[in-house]
Amino acid sequence: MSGVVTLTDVVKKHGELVALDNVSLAFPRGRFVAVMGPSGSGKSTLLNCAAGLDTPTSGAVTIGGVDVTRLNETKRTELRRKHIGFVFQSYNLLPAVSVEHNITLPLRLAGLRPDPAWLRELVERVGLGGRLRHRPAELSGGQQQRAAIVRALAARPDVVFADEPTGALDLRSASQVLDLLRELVDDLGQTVVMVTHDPAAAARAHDTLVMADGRVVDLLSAPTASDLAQRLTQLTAVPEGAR
Ligand SMILES: Nc1ncnc2c1ncn2[C@@H]1O[C@H](COP(=O)(O)OP(=O)(O)OP(=O)(O)O)[C@@H](O)[C@H]1O
Repeated sequence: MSGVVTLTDVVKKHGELVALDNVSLAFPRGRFVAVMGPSGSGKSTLLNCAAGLDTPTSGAVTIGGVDVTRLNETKRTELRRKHIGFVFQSYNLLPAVSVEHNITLPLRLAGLRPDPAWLRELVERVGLGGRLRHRPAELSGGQQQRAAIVRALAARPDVVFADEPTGALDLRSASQVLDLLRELVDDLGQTVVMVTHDPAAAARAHDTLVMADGRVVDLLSAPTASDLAQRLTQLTAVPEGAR
């Protein structure tokens, strides 16, 4: 299966509970893919396994062609630092240091040299040129999330995983963040995988993968927010006999 990240027959169990039930898929390079599904359907588990943060019970996960399930923890951390960017709902910026320091920290941890032209392009694109010397608390939530996106992209990762990146934002800031993620894919060829509960957010991606009970039940290309809302309602509807 080709793709920047691939999962083959991935099973993740917590005791008896099957969180991922034999999932095989590929996240293609240069696409923006949303992951949706009811609560408990396995979205975060999928993201964590795909990003090499969690180890599947069985099956293989490759990132940039390397099977991460065969690496020890040190090698996996190294691979994550160089090849994967993360964006979280809560931004996760270090409060005591400047935005600039935050943005370049993962690069330094990975032993990589910052590329000033690339960082300048990213910072200008997200409109934070005048804010680099500020501490995160001096920025709005939307600006903090945009700084977190620059941080995720600083090392030119193979893929960025975003877990509810707009969950803490007001509508306008959320919309700016989604526009930004889409532009990074369309203009700069980045690959983004985003978990979201919001059909309007997922509709800004190219494709949406829908999960239920630990399985991928749909892969929808360019769905509308209303298509997605309807699909999720079907999945969360209580069957008549169970009422
Ligand atoms: N560490 C764990 N120990 C036990 N069960 C777990 C653990 N992590 C996840 N699970 C279970 O695995 C299933 C999938 O969880 P997961 O967090 O991936 O779902 P999700 O779709 O991301 O849910 P939500 O939308 O509520 O965040 C759930 O039933 C959850 O309770």
